[in-house]
Amino acid sequence: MEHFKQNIKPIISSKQVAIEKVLIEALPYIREFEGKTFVVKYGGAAMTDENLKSAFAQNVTLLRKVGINVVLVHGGGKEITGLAEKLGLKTEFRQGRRVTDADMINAVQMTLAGKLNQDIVRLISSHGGKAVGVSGLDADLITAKQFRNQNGSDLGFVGEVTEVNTNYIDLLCQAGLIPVIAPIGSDEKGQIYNINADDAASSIAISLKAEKLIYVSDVVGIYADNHILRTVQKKDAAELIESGVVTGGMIPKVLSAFRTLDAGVKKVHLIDGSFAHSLLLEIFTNDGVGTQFVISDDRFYSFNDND
Ligand SMILES: Nc1ncnc2c1ncn2[C@@H]1O[C@H](COP(=O)(O)OP(=O)(O)O)[C@@H](O)[C@H]1O
Ligand SMILES: CC(=O)N[C@@H](CCC(=O)OP(=O)(O)O)C(=O)O
Repeated sequence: MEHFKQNIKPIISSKQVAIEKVLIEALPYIREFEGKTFVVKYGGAAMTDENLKSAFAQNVTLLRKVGINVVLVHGGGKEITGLAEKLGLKTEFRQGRRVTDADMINAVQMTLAGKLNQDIVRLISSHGGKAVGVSGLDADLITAKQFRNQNGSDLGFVGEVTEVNTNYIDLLCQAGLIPVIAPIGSDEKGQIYNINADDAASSIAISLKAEKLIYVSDVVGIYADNHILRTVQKKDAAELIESGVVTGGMIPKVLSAFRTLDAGVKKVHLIDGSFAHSLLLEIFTNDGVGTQFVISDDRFYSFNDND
C-alpha cells in the first residue's frame, strides 16, 4: 500500500488551478478592503442584458459578503430616453447632460426612483444580498442646486450636489445593507433636480471618503486613436474633451473622476459592464481592467495597484 501511495502523483485539476488563481490571489485584497467603502456607479448603458445584470448583482453581493461597504449609485439614461420617447418628449443632451424641463423631470423621477431602482434591489436579493433602494430625496440624501455650465447657462432642472447625508448611508452600511441610490436631489424649497449619475456618484464618494470610485459602463475603457487608454492623467483631460476624443456621456465621467481624485479619493476606475464579472476582476485580481484615472503618472506606480 505504501509503495502504491508513493508512486501516485497528485492530480492537479483545472479546478484547483482556477481556485488558486482566483481565490488565493483575491485573499490579500479581501483582507485589505474589509470595512472599506467602495462607491460603484452602475451606468444605464451597461444595463442592457439580463445575464450581465444578474452577474453584476452577484458581484455586488459578494463584495458586501466579504465585508466591503458597497454603495451603489445607478444611472438609467437609456431608460429615461425610452420613456421620454413614449411620452412624446424631446431628448437633448449638452456635454453629456440631459436638458430637463418640467415634463422631463417627471420622466426622470419615474424611471430612476421607480422600476429601475427596484429591479436592481430585486436582483441583488435574488443572489442573497440585502439591498435598500433609495433616491436622493430619502432623508435628504442628496441636497442639490441648479447646475450651471462654465458659461453660466443652465439645463433646466439639472442639479449639482451641494450636500450628502452621509449619516444615513453609513447607517445602512453598518447594518450590512447595500444602499442602491437613484441620482435625483432636491433643494430647500423642495424643487427636484435630475443629477447626472456620474456627478452624483462622485459627490457621494467624496462625502463618504470612499476608498474607491468605480464607474461601470459599456466600453472597455477610454479610447483614443483606436486604442484603449489604460490611464488618463489630469493634465490630458481637457484636451481629450476639447479635441472631441471624449464625447457625450464620457464627458461627465472624466470631469467627475478628476474632481473625485482632487478631493482625496485614492482610486477612480472605469470598467466594462458588458462582460461578466468585470467588477470582481478589477477589485480582486492583479490584472487590472479598463481605465484608471490618475492625477499624474508620478503618483501612479502600477496599473492595478490595489495595495
Ligand atoms: N473616448 C471615449 N472612450 C469611450 N467611450 C466614449 C468616449 N467618448 C464617448 N464615449 C461614449 O460614452 C459612452 C458611455 O457613456 P454613457 O452612455 O453615458 O454611459 P453610462 O450609462 O455608463 O453613464 C460610451 O458608450 C461611448 O459611446
Ligand atoms: C442630468 C443628467 O444627464 N441626468 C441623467 C441621469 C441618469 C444617468 O446619468 O444615467 P447614465 O449613468 O446611464 O448616463 C439623465 O437624465 O440621463
